[in-house]
Amino acid sequence: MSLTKNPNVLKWVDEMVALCQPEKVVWIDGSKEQIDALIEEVTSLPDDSWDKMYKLNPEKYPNCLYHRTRANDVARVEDRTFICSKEKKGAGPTNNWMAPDEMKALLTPMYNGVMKGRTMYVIPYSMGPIGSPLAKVGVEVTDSIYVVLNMNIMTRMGKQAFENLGDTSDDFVRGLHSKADVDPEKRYIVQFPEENTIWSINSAYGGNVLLGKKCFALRIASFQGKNEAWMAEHMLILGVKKPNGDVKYITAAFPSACGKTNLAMLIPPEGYKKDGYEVFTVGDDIAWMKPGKDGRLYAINPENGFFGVAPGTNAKSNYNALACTKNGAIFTNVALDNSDNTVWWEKLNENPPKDATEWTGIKCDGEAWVAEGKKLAHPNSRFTAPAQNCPCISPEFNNPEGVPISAIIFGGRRATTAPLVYQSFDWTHGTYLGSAVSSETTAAATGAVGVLRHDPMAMKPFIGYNVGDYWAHWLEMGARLGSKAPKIFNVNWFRTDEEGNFLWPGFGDNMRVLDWIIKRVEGEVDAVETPIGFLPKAEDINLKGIEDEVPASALQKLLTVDKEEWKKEIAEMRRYYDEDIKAKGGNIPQALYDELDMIEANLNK
Ligand SMILES: Nc1nc2c(ncn2[C@@H]2O[C@H](COP(=O)(O)OP(=O)(O)OP(=O)(O)O)[C@@H](O)[C@H]2O)c(=O)[nH]1
Ligand SMILES: O=C([O-])CC(=O)C(=O)O
Ligand SMILES: [Mn+2]
Repeated sequence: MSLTKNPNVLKWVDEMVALCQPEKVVWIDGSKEQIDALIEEVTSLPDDSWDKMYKLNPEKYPNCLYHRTRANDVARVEDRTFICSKEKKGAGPTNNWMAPDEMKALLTPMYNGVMKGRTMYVIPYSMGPIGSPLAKVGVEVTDSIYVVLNMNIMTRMGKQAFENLGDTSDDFVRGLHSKADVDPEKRYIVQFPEENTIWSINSAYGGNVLLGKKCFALRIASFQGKNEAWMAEHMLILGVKKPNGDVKYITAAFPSACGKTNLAMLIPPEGYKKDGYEVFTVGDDIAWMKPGKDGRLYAINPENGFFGVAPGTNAKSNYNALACTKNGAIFTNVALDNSDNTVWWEKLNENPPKDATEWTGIKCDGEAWVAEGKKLAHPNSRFTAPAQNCPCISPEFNNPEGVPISAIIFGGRRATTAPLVYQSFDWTHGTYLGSAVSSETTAAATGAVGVLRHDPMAMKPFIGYNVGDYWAHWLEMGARLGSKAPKIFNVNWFRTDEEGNFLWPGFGDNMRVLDWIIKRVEGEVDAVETPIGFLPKAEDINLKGIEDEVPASALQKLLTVDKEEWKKEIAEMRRYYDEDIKAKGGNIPQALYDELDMIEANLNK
């Protein structure tokens, strides 16, 4: 039975049914009974079914499920992701583009009858708290129970979303997903920004099929934000409660698998805890931000759960993320410990399970497997966990108005050049810093790992329109916010010494950098003006408790701006602007070229 009278929804679902020709249509109301029945169905499938999910040990992982995807379907596929705006210029130089009609002509035959003999699930969901003025509704149709169960964690899913949409509105994002044959040669992740529409086919991996996440909340939403004067960003949101009770909210944009979830759930070092500092998580991946009535920038997390990288997550590196996974979570492409039907991944602990199933499904002696240098879990294996499980979830998590942002941080994975932290001279320079984010690639997308690439605002794979216009939008938002704009910073947790060891301990100790950032926001410390921005005075980075790990010489390296390295960096940025963006159809705002000139002049002084 359909859950809404909204004729726009009904008409679109009818069209999708006519196209995909499912045997059955099930509207997802979000009730516990319905979810439980789907869990029974999907866990009862035979072991050789690719849709199969497994229940984990109910004592150790109550209500948790386990799933494996095909080995060729484990990450986002940027070369098969398209922005189909009417004009090629609309997609700009950072996106693949095809004309909407051409793309539809290509994909329609693939969708035609694709759900014959299958069930189509119609999933209404809200991105953002129900009733929030910043929230938006989406409807995803899919032939995958795995998608339904993940969307149930990642979004506010079910009838409530239709209530929010109302009976007449046409303002919802239409998402069509079919796993089809999961054929990588026919895999397409397609956004039609002008039509609020997403088509995804031949994948069953989260980032490609949970259409509320990257497809809607970043690619489509960034386009909406440009037109509606708000911002959709690949940012975590956290709150730092100071000893006086005041909470400062910060967002941070790092490329995929560069530490957003970890920073969002940071546990302050002992000394900070003793002094009364606390950190609260509002979001770990996506922020929607809009100026509030008081003129400040407010952020909501449009998601309702975390889709986190499993490897590396442990009680020491991220206690809170681990705690999130202990009830009602879904694990994808991690390894199984068959002795007690639990999960394992690299660095969960030092003891790989003897009786293991590695992520592609091979039963093995996990100790021997690891001893041979092989991985038991895929490097991009993930947990899907309800936000409410998080021990440090912010009391403002469901606040429909969002939280006021004091600082915005950019960062990437840089072995050299970029200092631990520095502050931009102003918003325009901060926008330049965002445009200049570059990072060594990770396993979150297919392709080589460890290659330095430009990833402006950590949004390269997610900007749903022309990157030049996106930068212009950033500048416009700054002009609108004026003196109330958040301060902009850049961080780098990943600088290494000559032997390739990280110079900075990272994780909880990143609190020490947040501390400096907050002191700058509050005007409590001055800074060293360098050609690239304001750097901390060494004595203003609190190293109490880590003096051995970070001797003065290491801190000095972390805070070094090497002029020769930076001249190369600036030359590369000019090449990037000129060749990769401007020559390929991106309108770079003059103000950003002016920033380049300014920094270059500073370096040559
Ligand atoms: N050295 C170091 N590694 C870190 C730090 N924070 C996170 N990492 C590592 O970076 C990897 C990814 O971290 P996440 O926090 O999951 O990254 P993310 O940005 O949330 O990733 P997406 O979900 O793909 O957007 C993990 O292997 C972490 O162990 C840090 O401060 N220092
Ligand atoms: O989208 C995904 O698959 C996971 C994610 O957060 C990212 O890659 O940034
Ligand atoms: Mn992400």
